[in-house]
Amino acid sequence: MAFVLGLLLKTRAAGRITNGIYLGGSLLLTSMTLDVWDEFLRYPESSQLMSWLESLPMPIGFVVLGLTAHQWYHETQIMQRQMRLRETHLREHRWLDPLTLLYTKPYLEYVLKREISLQRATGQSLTLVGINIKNFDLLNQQLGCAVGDQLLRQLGELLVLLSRPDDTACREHADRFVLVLPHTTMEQAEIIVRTLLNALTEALNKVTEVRLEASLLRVTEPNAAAALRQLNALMQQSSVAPGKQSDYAQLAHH
Ligand SMILES: Nc1nc2c(ncn2[C@@H]2O[C@H](COP(=O)(O)OP(=O)(O)OP(=O)(O)O)[C@@H](O)[C@H]2O)c(=O)[nH]1
Repeated sequence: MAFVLGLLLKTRAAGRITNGIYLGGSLLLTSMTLDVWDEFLRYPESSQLMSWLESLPMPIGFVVLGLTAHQWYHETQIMQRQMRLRETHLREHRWLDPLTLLYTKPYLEYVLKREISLQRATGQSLTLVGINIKNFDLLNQQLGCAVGDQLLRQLGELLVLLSRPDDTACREHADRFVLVLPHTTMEQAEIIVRTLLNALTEALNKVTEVRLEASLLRVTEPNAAAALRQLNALMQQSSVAPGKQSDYAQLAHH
């Protein structure tokens, strides 16, 4: 039982379900251990405590494990649905970056083209966000490419986790990531990006200290390539004040 618990905890990510398995399993383990001890040790007839300690954790453990299994089932269903969706979109292998498992630039261009057409038809706002790790080259040199890779991978996972269902997260190039935020105004995007940068920096700083910079662009260009060129030009500047312009902004966090 302890071995099974250990294996489960090693393979599962930390979270509510893992805690549930750990708690339920530990309660069962306690009951079983006391039951085995019972065969070798004699408790005083008058002491009810050991008998309670032996029998009570078992039903509670089963209830906790039952509830956890229910949540686990739902989690698996959501993940399977997400995998199916991804698979449908990703039949084209070049659309998926092997390191971060985010979409690549060709897919970004495809999505952006579609969103620009929709924006022109509906008149809704469309915002692009470029996220860059500052001095990533130096980080690679100082800590090694393996740490650099780990950082990119983690950033990719967090971007997927923290984006809204309609957003698209891509690794555009090296340490540059782009988010496509449909029907989102610049003001809304700024709120989203500030929260995102906080969360990303907090998580990534557990690996190593990083400085992230985000550039926001309200898409006004009629084609995807021109919009991406505009975003790239914005990402190369570092002195654009946040919120000073209505069409673009730059936010930094470290
Ligand atoms: N570890 C790792 N490094 C990569 C990968 N792809 C590109 N790089 C490195 O990323 C670095 C990007 O360098 P730059 O574009 O100069 O970025 P930077 O150092 O962050 O510069 P600023 O953005 O101006 O601060 C280069 O050293 C590339 O070798 C990768 O998949 N893994």
